[in-house]
Amino acid sequence: MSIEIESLVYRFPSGVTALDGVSLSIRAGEKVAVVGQNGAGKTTLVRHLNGVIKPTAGRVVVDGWDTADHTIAQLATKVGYLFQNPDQQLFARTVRQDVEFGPRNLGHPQSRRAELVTWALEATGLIDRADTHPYELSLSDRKRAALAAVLAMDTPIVVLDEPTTGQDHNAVQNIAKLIETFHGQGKTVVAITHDMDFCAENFDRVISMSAGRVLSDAPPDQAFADEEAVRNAALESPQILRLSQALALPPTTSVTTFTEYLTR
Ligand SMILES: Nc1ncnc2c1ncn2[C@@H]1O[C@H](COP(=O)(O)OP(=O)(O)OP(=O)(O)O)[C@@H](O)[C@H]1O
Repeated sequence: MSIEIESLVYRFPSGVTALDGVSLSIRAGEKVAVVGQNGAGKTTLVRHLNGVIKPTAGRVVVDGWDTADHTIAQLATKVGYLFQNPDQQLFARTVRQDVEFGPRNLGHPQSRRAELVTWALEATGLIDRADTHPYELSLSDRKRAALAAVLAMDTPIVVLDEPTTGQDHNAVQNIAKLIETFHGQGKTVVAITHDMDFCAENFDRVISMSAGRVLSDAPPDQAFADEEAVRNAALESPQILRLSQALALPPTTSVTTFTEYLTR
């Protein structure tokens, strides 16, 4: 499912202009990372995708639906959204109930619901905590419970706001695997991340933002090769790129390509 964002402007009631003319086209099945310093407008941008925020000016069109003309409930059939803060997302008395909420609301039949809930809990490593109250979980486990709730919705578009924050190495690897699974299923993935290694290794396209605008939009190799854009967005280059540069190898953000260069 594709996403079209046309000249998007968003101004908060306080008068802050968080988005100042963003135009983007995201094709079905793309894996897109949105990066940039704090306050660049990343969250405000992706919140338009599930209709939580409506444009002040311009248009956001998700699979042919102008979000201004559709409710959050309608858009939830197409877009699953992981909040940056899991406590804004979890509200039920058990993890299982939280994970079941989405597929129930989307009207999936009981058998399909059970299948989705079990899959999501297993995929996030929370199957043994299914009957726990979310607030008895650590923050990182609550983040994974919120992710499980998004997975169980089985939407064609998945939006993740900082999915790896507070997660240990294994959990980050697990999220990377999930993104690959989504990709294999033809889903579109849009993720905000501050982790440039995670960004370089798991996404096809990097959209870098600053002050409510898109600074650059390119595959990771190109995005990080643009030193001015990296500096303007206050980003740090991925370690693998810095290592390839330090070893005077052709610059790359891909571990696989880096290894090929080393063994040549
Ligand atoms: N509820 C709000 N009311 C007023 N201004 C807001 C509100 N939320 C965000 N802003 C402002 O809008 C701008 C963009 O914020 P946004 O949260 O979209 O940035 P971000 O790139 O996601 O930052 P971060 O990486 O810190 O999450 C910032 O100037 C921010 O202070």
